[in-house]
Amino acid sequence: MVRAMQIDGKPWRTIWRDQAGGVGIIDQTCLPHSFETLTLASLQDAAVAIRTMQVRGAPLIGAAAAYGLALGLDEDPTDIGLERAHRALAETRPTAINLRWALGRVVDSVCALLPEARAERAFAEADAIAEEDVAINAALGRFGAELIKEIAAKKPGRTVNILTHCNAGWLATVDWGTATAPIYQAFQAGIPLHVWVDETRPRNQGAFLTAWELNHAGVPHTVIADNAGGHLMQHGQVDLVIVGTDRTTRTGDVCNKIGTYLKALAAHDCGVPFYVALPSSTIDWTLTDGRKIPIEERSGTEVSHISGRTADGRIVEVQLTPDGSGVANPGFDVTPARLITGLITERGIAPASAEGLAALFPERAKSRAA
Ligand SMILES: CSC[C@H]1O[C@H](OP(=O)(O)O)[C@H](O)[C@@H]1O
Repeated sequence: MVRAMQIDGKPWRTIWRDQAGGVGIIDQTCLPHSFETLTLASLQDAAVAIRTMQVRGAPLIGAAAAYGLALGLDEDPTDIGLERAHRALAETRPTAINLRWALGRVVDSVCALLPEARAERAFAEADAIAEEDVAINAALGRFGAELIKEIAAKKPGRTVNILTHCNAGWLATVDWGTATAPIYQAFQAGIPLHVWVDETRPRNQGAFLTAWELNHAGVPHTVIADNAGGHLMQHGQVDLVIVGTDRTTRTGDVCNKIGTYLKALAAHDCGVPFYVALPSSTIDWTLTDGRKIPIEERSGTEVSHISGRTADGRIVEVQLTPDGSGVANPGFDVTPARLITGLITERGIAPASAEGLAALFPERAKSRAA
């Protein structure tokens, strides 16, 4: 299987253990105009990286938090140290359930151990979480690629047009991505496809990250304003929408980047299939109502300002809005299950319903009843 994440022909992941005992990451706040990596050497480094979105995307946030807890135990393996590290990381971002899921897995793996054994075990658990993410995303990619192939079969010789919102690419995971895994695998299988990339205001994960990824993967794509998607759907230029998610309830309500709900409404109105790609670690089995998912409110400067590259290559930030204007910046919204055609998971494609998810994950549905 060809890995999705290649940069100039060299395989990459978004997070890795380095030789000096630190944790390497791609600093996503520098993309697309500069590719920078850095080393997380402490709990504080990891917490800052998550909070400032140097690493972002639900699965990658989970992996980074797991490694951050291991770094914290390296500093202080006592029960107090474990509690402090857990709290510092849990407080970084409220919406993606993978953060809490990964922290819980690492805590469960070390809490009964003697303090001196905890850091090594925590790093091993973080490694396992990262490796599992790669395999899970490759698996959901195979199921999603079949979907794209079915659509292609109905359009012999013509291109399949896929719209995606935000970045649910390999930059949002350890490898492959979630929404992009089916795209990469269908593309590598020779399916003629093209991706409409929502810019995804205000952090522009689509314009800055998804476009950068697809460029490096050689996938044909077009960056569009967020508000263009509905028009393209009305004019038959979108065959399929695939997005990611930060938290999905056991009943199939999907919390994802702000603007996802509006895309789902347009797709529903235009009869365009709307799929959500997710690893099961993004399912919150304790929730049945998406309206209960905490929505992160980020800094208003993300709306009032934007950064970019000048003609002479400098990266500058400029103010967009007038002095004195208020701004609001909810980071996510919730798409109700009724607007979702299906959920692409590592075990197959399920209807967006409690029954659909329970059929694929019976052991989770039973044990995590709210
Ligand atoms: C595969 S999860 C990707 C998910 O995470 C993004 O949020 P953020 O960039 O704020 O971490 C966005 O909601 C993506 O769909």
